[in-house]
Amino acid sequence: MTPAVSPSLASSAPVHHGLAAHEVVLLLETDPHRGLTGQDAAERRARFGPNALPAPKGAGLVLRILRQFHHPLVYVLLAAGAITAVLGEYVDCAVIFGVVAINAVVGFIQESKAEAALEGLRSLVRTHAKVVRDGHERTVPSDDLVPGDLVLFDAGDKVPADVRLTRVAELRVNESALTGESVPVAKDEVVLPEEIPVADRRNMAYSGTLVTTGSGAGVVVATGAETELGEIHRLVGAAETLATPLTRKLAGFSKILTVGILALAAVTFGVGLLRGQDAVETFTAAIALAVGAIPEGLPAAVTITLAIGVARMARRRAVIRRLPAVETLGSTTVICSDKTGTLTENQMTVRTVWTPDGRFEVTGAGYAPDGTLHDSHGTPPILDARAALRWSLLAGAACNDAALTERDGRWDIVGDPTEGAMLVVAAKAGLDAHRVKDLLPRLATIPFSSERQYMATLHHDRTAGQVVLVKGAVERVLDLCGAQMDAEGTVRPVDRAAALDAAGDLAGRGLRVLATAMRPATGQDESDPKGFGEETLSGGMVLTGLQAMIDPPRAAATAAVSACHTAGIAVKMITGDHAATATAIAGQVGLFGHDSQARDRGTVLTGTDLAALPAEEFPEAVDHATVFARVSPEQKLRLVEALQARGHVVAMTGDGVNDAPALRQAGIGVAMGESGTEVAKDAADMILTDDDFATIEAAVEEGRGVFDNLTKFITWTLPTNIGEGLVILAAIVFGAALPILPTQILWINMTTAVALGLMLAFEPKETGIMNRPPRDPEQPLLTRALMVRILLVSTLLVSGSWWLFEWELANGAGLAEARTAALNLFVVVEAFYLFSCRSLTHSAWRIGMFSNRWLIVGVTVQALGQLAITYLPAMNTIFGTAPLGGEVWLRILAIAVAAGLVVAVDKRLRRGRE
Ligand SMILES: Nc1ncnc2c1ncn2[C@@H]1O[C@H](COP(=O)(O)OP(=O)(O)OP(=O)(O)O)[C@@H](O)[C@H]1O
Repeated sequence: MTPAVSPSLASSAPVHHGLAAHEVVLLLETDPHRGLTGQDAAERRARFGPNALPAPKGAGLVLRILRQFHHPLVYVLLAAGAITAVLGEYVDCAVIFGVVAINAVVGFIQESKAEAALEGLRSLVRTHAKVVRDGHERTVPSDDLVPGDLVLFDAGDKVPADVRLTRVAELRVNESALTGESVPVAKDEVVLPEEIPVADRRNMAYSGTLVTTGSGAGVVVATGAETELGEIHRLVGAAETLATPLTRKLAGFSKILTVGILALAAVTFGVGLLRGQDAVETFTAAIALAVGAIPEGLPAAVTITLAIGVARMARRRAVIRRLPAVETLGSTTVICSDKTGTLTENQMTVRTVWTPDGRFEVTGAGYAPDGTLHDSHGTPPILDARAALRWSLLAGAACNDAALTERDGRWDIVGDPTEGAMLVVAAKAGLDAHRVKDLLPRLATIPFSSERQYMATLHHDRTAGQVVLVKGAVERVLDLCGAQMDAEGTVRPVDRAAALDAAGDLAGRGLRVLATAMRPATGQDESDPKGFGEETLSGGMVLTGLQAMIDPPRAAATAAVSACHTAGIAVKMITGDHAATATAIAGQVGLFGHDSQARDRGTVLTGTDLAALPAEEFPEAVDHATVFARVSPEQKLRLVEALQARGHVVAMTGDGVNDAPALRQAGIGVAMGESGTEVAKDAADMILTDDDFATIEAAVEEGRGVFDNLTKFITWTLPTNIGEGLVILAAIVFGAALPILPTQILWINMTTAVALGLMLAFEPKETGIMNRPPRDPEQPLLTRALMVRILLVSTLLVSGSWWLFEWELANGAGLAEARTAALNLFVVVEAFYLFSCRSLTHSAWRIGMFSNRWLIVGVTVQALGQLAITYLPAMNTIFGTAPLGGEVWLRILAIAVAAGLVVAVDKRLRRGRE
């Protein structure tokens, strides 16, 4: 029977750090060894809810709707509406208020959609936690944790809930998410006074903090909103904004523009009055000028275009964590990529085992232990007569934390693929994991780390008493070795040169080479496993062999690298692996381009080379190199900084704890969704859910597309605004009749922005988007050529509508009819120009007229709207329009076609010049 959970569980209990570990276990009714039962966990989950922070509520519905009215333009409109009401112009008043209401509704829907799209992304990056339930260790989504769960964590993990620690091993936690202090804090299990502040509670690990070193276990005491992080969340109400540098810049720009235009409208009003024009009419005209000239759709369009870009990237398996990354991606000039797992499959298979007295080839593929070892004569070795080989295989399999699994005949590994490959080769020689464990029970471990580049273990051995086994990077292991072993097990002085030669030869074929070594324990230092440390190894190890494994390049990597090169983006490999292996793989995926000589011109630098470079030569050398081998994570930060000093926009991949600073420094920090640590993901701007290099290239492509679409929208919308403003300005200044009425201007602005302009956000990427150089981040959105085009179209709009208005009047049309013609001309020219804006450089025909079906939908809706405003009597009354005859439409179309041709010629001429 499940015990009833005591009420104390429900309270967020700050007392837990004041209790001994066993008291916490009792209080939370859990089992310190077997954890909760599955049933217990399910019941608690039902009772306490998921271990997740409540979604940021953001502003309430009413507030969010009200916010839509918080815009200088809307204030102007509301004031105008009020004044027209006072003056008894009820129709105008109703139109103005109607437009404001529709605008608010559209804005609200768009904003909600963009927010929902971003919210959806968050669920794509779910974190997992290691938990013990029913006596078994398993991985569950962090959301499923409940108070009383026994959780485990290692370096690189994010602490999944508030945990009272029960066991720690050199545990250090970065609590900056909670305390702002970025120096990692050491943790232990001692009981602490009850009134101690959070920052000093050494026996607690808090949700959202990051494990930087060591490991720990403990009992979950609070989940979700009850955690310390939840508390902070509640206080700050941390809601992510949709703002990016670009949206902020544009918002600033439209504010200045608004003020300027309002001033111009005021002056216009003054001029009209001085000329003795009717005050009410002049006033509404001035309002129309303001409404027409202010590009009110701009901020919303930017946000929506960005949100659509983010969704497109997610579909291509790149999850954006920070919105500004979308902009930065488009201007990336260098991608620094890991080798293992990003450019390669991370599917290791040992192909060759070299020992000081012979070399053995290995058959078989993948992780299935089906295959054999054989010497150069094709004879399988007898292990008992091959001491060095036997000890090399034993070191590979016993100094190893991975495990082989088999399900329905399919073999796979749990853990590090390098270690998996070494398990497989040992199994192929008859040393399967169970046998190895039996032969050599492990007593102590020095874990692998990227800085140390090796792993060492101490084992009990029936014959030798105790043995030390080591595996790791060849140079590092050789540094530990004073001797080497031959077939008979005889130990002689190590022939370093021969081993390095063999390793160089294997690495030159693109194989990843690890060395293995052993040493019988001498009895003095290892008798107490607690004393087993790095210092006990140096100099005394015996080299037993080298194991060389293939890790095939990813299928899509070569094409992606070449696409980056065409796009003017340099790709650099940064790896912990050997220079020869790195260079061979770099060659296979085409990092050196077509330049086979590149290698010889110093484009490969090792960590040692980097350390030896004088500071003033560093940035140039880094900029020039393509491969960085045997690089430590700390050096990655220097590499990013050097490239940035050379003016590059850098995208950098990383998956380990120590990669976090470099990821943060890079313009785009890229973490690996499958293999990355939580720490790396936390520091990243973008997460690749498939770890594949090709995904970065895809994201860059999408980033460029987003920028294109923004530019297209702006290029499309500004002529309308300028045109409308100018028409009114000219009418008032020249004292002429208004060719388009204020309410009609409102109609044009509100309907075309939504039905036509926004459809550009759905534009597919243009072909050839990756054939141009990266965008300079300093470059303004609008080039000079585009400004000229905007002015050109504005002029065409003003002169065309004005001419048509006058022509209709001169040929017997009434005022309402002439205005309707001018109004329709405006919209039809805009619709034609919309198709032109689908590509800023090429003709719309070339990119396929119907490739954006949203555009067709939008144009159809707009066309129906135009028919309604022209022919429905009710609309005629409201907007002061009148039905048009067929020949007027012909004139409108003719002018629109002519305008379209002018723009096409402008494009053609510019293309020719460029
Ligand atoms: N599990 C391991 N045990 C012992 N040594 C290892 C292990 N994994 C890797 N090594 C050695 O340490 C070196 C550095 O490994 P690290 O994991 O830092 O980089 P990497 O995986 O080779 O490259 P990348 O940075 O491209 O992912 C490897 O070249 C290898 O020689």
